Amino acid sequence: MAPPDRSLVRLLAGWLPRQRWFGGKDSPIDDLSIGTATELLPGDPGLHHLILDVHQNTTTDQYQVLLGIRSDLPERLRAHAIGRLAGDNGMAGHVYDGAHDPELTRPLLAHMAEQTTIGPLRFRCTPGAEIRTDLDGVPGTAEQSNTSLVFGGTYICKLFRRLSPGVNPDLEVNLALSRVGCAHVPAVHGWIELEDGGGGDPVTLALLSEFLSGATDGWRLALTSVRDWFAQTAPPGPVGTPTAGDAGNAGGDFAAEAERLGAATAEVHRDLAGAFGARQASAAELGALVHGMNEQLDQVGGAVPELRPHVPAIRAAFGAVRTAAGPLPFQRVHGDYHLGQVLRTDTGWTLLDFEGEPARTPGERRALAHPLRDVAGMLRSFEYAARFLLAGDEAPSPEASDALERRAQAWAERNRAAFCDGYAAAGGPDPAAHAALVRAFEFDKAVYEIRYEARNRPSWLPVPLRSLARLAS
Ligand SMILES: Nc1ncnc2c1ncn2[C@@H]1O[C@H](COP(=O)(O)OP(=O)(O)O)[C@@H](O)[C@H]1O
Ligand SMILES: O=P(O)(O)O[C@H]1O[C@H](CO)[C@@H](O[C@H]2O[C@H](CO)[C@@H](O)[C@H](O)[C@H]2O)[C@H](O)[C@H]1O
Repeated sequence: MAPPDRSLVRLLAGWLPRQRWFGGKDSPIDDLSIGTATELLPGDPGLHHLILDVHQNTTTDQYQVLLGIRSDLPERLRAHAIGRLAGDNGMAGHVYDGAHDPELTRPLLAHMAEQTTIGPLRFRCTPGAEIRTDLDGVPGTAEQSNTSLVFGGTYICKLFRRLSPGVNPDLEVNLALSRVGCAHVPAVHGWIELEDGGGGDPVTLALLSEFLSGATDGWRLALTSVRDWFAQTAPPGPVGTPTAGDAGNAGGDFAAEAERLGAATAEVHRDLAGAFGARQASAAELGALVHGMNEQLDQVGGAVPELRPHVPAIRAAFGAVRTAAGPLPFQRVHGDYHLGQVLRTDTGWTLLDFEGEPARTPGERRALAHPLRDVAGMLRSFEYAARFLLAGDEAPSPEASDALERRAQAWAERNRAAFCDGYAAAGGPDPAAHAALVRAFEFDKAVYEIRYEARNRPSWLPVPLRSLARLAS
């Protein structure tokens, strides 16, 4: 049964902009329609899978929603309410974000295990995998752009919220890396896809992977270390040596971990080159790369006035790419590499989320790129972690802030250097030998982040903006 369109559309249009994963907060929704509606579970509670076409300015984006419907909404689900339907089309009750209702998530596993097809939705199981069907999924607590459901500490199912055409690179790359025996990615168990009515590739809707229980993501670990570092007085010693200040600290010095992360990154780059190939970039490709960087700079500069004073320095830095990147081979890379994309398990670092930057086109996400782009992404992330506590709710008084800014800088520099050392020692191109290139990629990433924060988390915008002055110096 199709959900009642008109009243539901009104409710969704009010609810959508308030969601963390909605990537269009920088402009109003001009129009919203339901592209596909598929009933996955009849009854009370019921579950409908919706794909929404959201029109903003000149673009149309597709978002995925699992719509729960109940006659009574229990207290635990009230925070996820979308609204109440009066009963047209024979459907009445409370509608809410069904991803937060464990009773509704269990059928997703059963469908993947059985490789069901329901309407345009195809549920798939990785060849050889046996998916358990007795687990309920609850959303994870990590800071993220999509919604991931954790099933009993066994699986994690990422529901892609803003959809991109074709096979999602996260699925494509994880399957390819598993095939070449890469030690730094979780196993893929299954996925959900939307058949493409137009004869093209199916659209990936969700990815079911092994859940790495007991692991902590790099962002959380780094923030703990920064907090400890802000609380200490002694300067840090060389990488790997304990400092007077970190004795007894829970987070302690992060530099040895940063170095190991650099090494894991180089190993994954080697495996990506093995799985997808690597080759010299042509002059035309280098030109297109620089053109794309300048284009993004113009767009973001147009939308965010605080960026404009830095535009000449950034444009000058981009000029280095054409000459400096030429001699180095291009290959598939992670594409949106930062501390939230890496998990520290008992045995080492695992890399997640090979989706690329959410704001990029599918072609850009799949394009061969320079591996030092990922290095620059992670270097930016060390800056983010160091400065996050200075910009958010925990921001210190202006008097304390100067001293902490210097400490933040020292933390970032130490961990950036350790990461680069680990990367080069494990066989990656030495970032220190390609400083102009890395700086250009860091600028590009900072510009991307300014747009990302403006669209997704406007209160975080000061974090990348503040680092522009430092990068420009
Ligand atoms: N296989 C996994 N095991 C354990 N936790 C995971 C796993 N995959 C993702 N996570 C957690 O979910 C978070 C978000 O995952 P990610 O794939 O980066 O989603 P998004 O693209 O929405 O940001 C990660 O930072 C990590 O904390
Ligand atoms: O959702 P994704 O993980 O694919 O990536 C997007 O969201 C990230 C934030 O969740 C964003 O990363 C930025 O914030 C991080 C801290 O939350 C920081 O570690 C990164 O360095 C910074 O870029 C990422 O840019 C965006 O694509």
